[in-house]
Amino acid sequence: MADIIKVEQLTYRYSQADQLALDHVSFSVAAGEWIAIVGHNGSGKSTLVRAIDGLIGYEEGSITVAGTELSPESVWLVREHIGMVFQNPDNQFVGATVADDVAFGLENASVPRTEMQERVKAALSEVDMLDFADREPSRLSGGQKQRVALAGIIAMNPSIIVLDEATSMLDPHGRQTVLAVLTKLRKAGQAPTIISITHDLAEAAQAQRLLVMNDGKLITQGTPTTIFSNDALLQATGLDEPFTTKLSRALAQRQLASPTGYLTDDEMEDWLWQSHSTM
Ligand SMILES: Nc1ncnc2c1ncn2[C@@H]1O[C@H](COP(=O)(O)OP(=O)(O)OP(=O)(O)O)[C@@H](O)[C@H]1O
Repeated sequence: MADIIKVEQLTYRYSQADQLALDHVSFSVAAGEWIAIVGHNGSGKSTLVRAIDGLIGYEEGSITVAGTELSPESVWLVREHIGMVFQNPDNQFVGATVADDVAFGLENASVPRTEMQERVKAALSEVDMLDFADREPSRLSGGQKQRVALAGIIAMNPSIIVLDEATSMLDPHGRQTVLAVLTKLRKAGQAPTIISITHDLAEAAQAQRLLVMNDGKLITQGTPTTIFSNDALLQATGLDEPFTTKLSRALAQRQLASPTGYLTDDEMEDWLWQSHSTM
């Protein structure tokens, strides 16, 4: 599939910082792909996605989004392709009601009223929040707020959705509901490209490919299975091990049969059931 994002030798230093926040970062993302960016605090993940959305003016390297090279002149064109969801659900609301909030971007784009109402309705039902259309956003739970933020983006129909730690302030249930929306979107016909920055390894494991950042450098990339099976890499980059990897290790230490390679939570559950039933 064609690349929707191409980043080449991207290098950025915040003013007065000694170290580079991004150090010659290069990678591509195929249209419709789901990638997750992982790495310890301060490794450059947020700076990278801010650069792709034209929020910081880098001096070295290039970023091409949907065939357009990012520049001060093209930044608005590039942003039309990208919808960003940020960490704090409370900082993202502008409307008095959920429906007003979802309509905000469409209003700015001067979408006709009837079409706007249809798109708001469709986006809210996509995130399972249609029953909350007339509610005040401030009264919603964290997970519901992030789903409304996602609806605002879905209504604009961008080709790329970026989640910058969008689930990190949510409880496990809220996180699950947001991830379920993303999974549902991907199953629908026109799957958007998803880039998620996350510290949650179970969430990262849902991506097709992980980019691992360390001190401003993209040090490696690969499938979740490859990355999470690489103990030396996890240790060197300060990444936590996924729960299933820890469990496999604990089983092996007790001389019990343990699965080889990384398993998702569901795969581990199946493996445990199968092993248990044959014991
Ligand atoms: N506004 C800023 N001014 C100066 N330095 C900054 C600024 N924002 C980030 N940095 C520095 O740039 C580097 C990369 O930060 P960035 O926020 O991109 O990392 P991150 O991987 O997203 O971290 P986290 O997981 O904590 O969000 C860090 O050294 C950070 O201290």
